[in-house]
Amino acid sequence: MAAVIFTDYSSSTAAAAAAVARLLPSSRYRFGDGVLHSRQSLLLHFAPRNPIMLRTTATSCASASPSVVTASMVAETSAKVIDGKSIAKQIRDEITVEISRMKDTVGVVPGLAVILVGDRKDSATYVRNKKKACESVGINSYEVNLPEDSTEQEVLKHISGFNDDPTVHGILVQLPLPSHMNEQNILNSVCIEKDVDGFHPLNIGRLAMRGREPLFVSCTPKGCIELLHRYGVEIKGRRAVVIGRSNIVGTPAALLLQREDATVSVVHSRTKNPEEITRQADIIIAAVGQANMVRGNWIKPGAVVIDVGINAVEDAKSAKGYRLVGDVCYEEACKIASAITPVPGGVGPMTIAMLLSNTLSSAKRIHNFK
Ligand SMILES: Nc1nc2c(c(=O)[nH]1)N[C@@H](CN(C=O)c1ccc(C(=O)N[C@@H](CCC(=O)O)C(=O)O)cc1)CN2
Repeated sequence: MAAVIFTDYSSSTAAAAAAVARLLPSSRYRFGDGVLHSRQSLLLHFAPRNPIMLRTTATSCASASPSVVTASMVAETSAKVIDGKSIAKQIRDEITVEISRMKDTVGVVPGLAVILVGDRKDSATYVRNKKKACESVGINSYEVNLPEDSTEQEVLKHISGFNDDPTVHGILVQLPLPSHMNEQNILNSVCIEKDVDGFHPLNIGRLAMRGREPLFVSCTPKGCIELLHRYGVEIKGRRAVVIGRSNIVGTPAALLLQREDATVSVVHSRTKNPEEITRQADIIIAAVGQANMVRGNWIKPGAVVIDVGINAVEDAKSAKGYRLVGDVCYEEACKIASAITPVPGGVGPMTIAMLLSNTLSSAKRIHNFK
């Protein structure tokens, strides 16, 4: 049987996997930590247990699986939309000003090197968007495109060249890598001073330790926290639940929330009653890569919901035949939450804005520019 892998580390992976899933109705899913689940077992595992409730068929999430919502959930309140696209634009404008100040003062232009291996369309799109974003703010970008059957040694050779290149202040290897490559070896070889993706174990380790500072924090979780800050969401003392425990989104998001003095729980594929735990949260970050998994009745009224998922679901009405949805059933959640990120246009654009921000910080640190 074909296996479709849903990792919760990467929205692009999830989107691509979901697109494949459309073609493979009897597929199996891998949830976050690499454990395979059938579609049915996932739905059972996450099905609401206490249906005192009204049935609704009025949402697009309902077509994914039958839903039950409480009466309070259908109140006609509507959450504030956390507009990641416009915040990302503001951030790019701020970065543009800083880059021109740096260039005028010390003559340094930040440089970002991106390595893309293979021919995944989604990865190629993200790399293209990163390059465009660099151009828009005045960062020099350097790109290496390697064929799918390249060796790990070839990737390592390019990383080593960029590590030694003084015009390069940030290096990233677009994920996911082809399966024959050892991701750990490759991410470990980026020097931590240029690790603008924040994926190096030393940067993640420092993030986990009190009294230590990572040089970089990975872009998607950093973007989630930035959205909370810019929308004035108080984090200190609040209960937060992160759904998903990947190395590059769930785990760093939980660590960042904890650093901001939230009380944090992590819900994952082996969590019993995930909806009960999630319902206690004032802040939810959903990063599992499972379309519409978080239903309205998982959410405490007034909670703030940050949806990291980008999943393709079949949509005959769309010219492409699919549309993008998050890990949260937006139509239900927006009636219960006080604020929510949309998909698309929420966390996604923040990922690239944070990459630009990390690249600028790196250049400033290397050149001791305040
Ligand atoms: N080396 C890395 N690889 C990957 C990362 C990463 O941060 N570093 N993250 C993802 C992919 N990604 C950036 O690389 C990324 C994903 C999504 C978006 C985005 O803006 N999404 C849009 C929708 C896009 C669409 O229409 O398809 C949105 O949510 O509005 C930006 C960057 C995995 N790999």
